[in-house]
Amino acid sequence: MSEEQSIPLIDFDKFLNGSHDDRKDVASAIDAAFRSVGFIYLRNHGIDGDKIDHCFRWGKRFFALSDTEKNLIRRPPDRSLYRGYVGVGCEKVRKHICIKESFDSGNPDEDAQPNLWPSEEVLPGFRDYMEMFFQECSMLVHQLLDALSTALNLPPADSLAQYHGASLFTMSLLHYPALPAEDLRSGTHTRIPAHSDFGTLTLLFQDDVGGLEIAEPGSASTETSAGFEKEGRFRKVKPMPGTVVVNVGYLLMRWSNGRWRNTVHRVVEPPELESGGDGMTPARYSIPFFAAPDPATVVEALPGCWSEGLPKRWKAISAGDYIRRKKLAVYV
Ligand SMILES: O=C(O)CCC(=O)C(=O)O
Ligand SMILES: [Fe+2]
Repeated sequence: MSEEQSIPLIDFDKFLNGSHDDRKDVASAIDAAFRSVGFIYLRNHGIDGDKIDHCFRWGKRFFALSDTEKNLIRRPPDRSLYRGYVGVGCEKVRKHICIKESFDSGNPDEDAQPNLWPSEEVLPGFRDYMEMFFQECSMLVHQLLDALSTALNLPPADSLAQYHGASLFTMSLLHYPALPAEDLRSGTHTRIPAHSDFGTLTLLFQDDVGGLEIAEPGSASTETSAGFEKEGRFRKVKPMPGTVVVNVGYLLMRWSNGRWRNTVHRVVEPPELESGGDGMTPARYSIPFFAAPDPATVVEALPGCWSEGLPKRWKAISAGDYIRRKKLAVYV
């Protein structure tokens, strides 16, 4: 089996359009993949490929704006809002500054956390497109949560989607600028160091540059992000056209009492350049969509994930408090 194939490829069509039994089969396949790898490639996910390509084009146009324009909608330095533009060097993971810039937006229907948009004169149509794409991603998250609820045989009243009203969802346009390959190789610069995501599910659309990797379980003596970075083995998550990568975040791992893996991942030098090139690592664009439960949600082992013989491993935790704490920690 090649490295890439070891990340399961799931066809979602049978969940979206199939019979009751088909839906059960897909739900079990996702359950098994999240238990073993924590990452999947999802195809026939219902989001049109042209729309995804178009969203990447918007990302390129946004990041091509001048710093002055982008800084007009800078994320507030007082940490009052997790929206807007974040420049290169504004985020860190374990003291490593990430060489990336981002534009974050959230639920367009949420008044408490208003989005920050470039003006229509500067980027006409951008806001409408981002709002539309946000809704499509939210819908896919809900369908995936339905699949996971099916896998756990949760009664409809307990289904996971109901805790995901999207107020803590974040869609990020990401741009990793081109830089000398040596800077990445020597470790003086990093795109994103080993980490795991905070929320429940992440949808990850990536361009064809590559560089995303996941840690292999059992390959480090300490199975933390820092431990894997130091001595772990990583597998490439090669871009696969027509698919979106989906992975499990910390809160879903905890909600499932450790059943689903919150796999550590990172973005490094893309494989094509390991043996030379012009010495520059090309720019990379990606669009992660981070889902998290509504702030008031109490995350505690779900029915079916614990029993007398399999006790609850963690205390109940408030989703809002946890996400706030983690977000504060990545600001420089
Ligand atoms: O850009 C990528 O491919 C990964 C991004 C990521 O892991 C993150 O933002 O949490
Ligand atoms: Fe991540």
